[in-house]
Amino acid sequence: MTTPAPTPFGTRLRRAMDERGPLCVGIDPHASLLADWGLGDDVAGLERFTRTVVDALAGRVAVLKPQSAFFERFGSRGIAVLERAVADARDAGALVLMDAKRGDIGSTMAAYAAAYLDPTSPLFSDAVTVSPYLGFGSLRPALDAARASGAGVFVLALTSNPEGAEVQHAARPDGTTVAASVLAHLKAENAEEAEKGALGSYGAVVGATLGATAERIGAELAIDGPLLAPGIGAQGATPADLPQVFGTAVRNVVPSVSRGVLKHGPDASALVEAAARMADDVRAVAE
Ligand SMILES: O=C(O)c1cc(=O)[nH]c(=O)n1[C@@H]1O[C@H](COP(=O)(O)O)[C@@H](O)[C@H]1O
Repeated sequence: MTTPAPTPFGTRLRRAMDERGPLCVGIDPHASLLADWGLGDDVAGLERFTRTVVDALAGRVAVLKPQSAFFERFGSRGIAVLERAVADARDAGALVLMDAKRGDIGSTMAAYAAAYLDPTSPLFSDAVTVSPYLGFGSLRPALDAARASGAGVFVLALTSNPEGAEVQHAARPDGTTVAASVLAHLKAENAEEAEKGALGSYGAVVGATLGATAERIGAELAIDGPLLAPGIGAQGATPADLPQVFGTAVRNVVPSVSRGVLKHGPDASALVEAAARMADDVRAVAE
């Protein structure tokens, strides 16, 4: 008997966005947030913080995005907390986007793919963030692993930080920008699903903070895949900025907020309310 092909990530994401709204909440246990929540800057504090966020939000939001660095800084015990969070969040129905921003030569990328995109790995996630700045082709092992396991990959294109422009806006010999070429590669990866009318599994990260910059690259945002839009809240963007940045691609945008929601903890109902308010604001502009 042959095993049925897994449902592609893009299809699962579209379903989750329709059912729960498109919001992604980041789990970023900054030392300052642990202190604000009255927790120690230690593994016990990390564990309590993470569990509170997962328990409050994994049954409600479409995507949870743990930022790996905040767990790695506690070594193996921090990674154990991350592993548990991934499993619990998925059990509660959230899609987990592992924010690891990996990028390396292809043969090492294959090991990162084994860590995050192989269903037998303890850190297997629904999707992972990766960096294309060793060349888009270096990501091939991750793209292929995602296709095989029904997972997704979000590739940095136009990041939310001001420093990103010096690399991402650079012009290539043919006159197109580096970011536009990343987006074109993603559109090609999504072509097969797009032909079926489905959302692709290969997403781009495009900061909600970009204002008119993204407007200038408008057409390239039509990658037929999801557009993760971080930068809302602490970095200054608001849901009201999304139509200007994304234009007609706004339907495929997954706005991402970390501190803007997390600062409302540790009270679980305050976290739920903050996420719900943000989701309402997003829905109002995305429809
Ligand atoms: O890939 C990301 O998630 C990401 C890309 C980007 O361009 N900008 C960006 O801020 N992020 C991540 O999104 C989160 C933003 O956190 P807040 O500024 O607290 O909402 C952090 O985990 C960042 O690492």
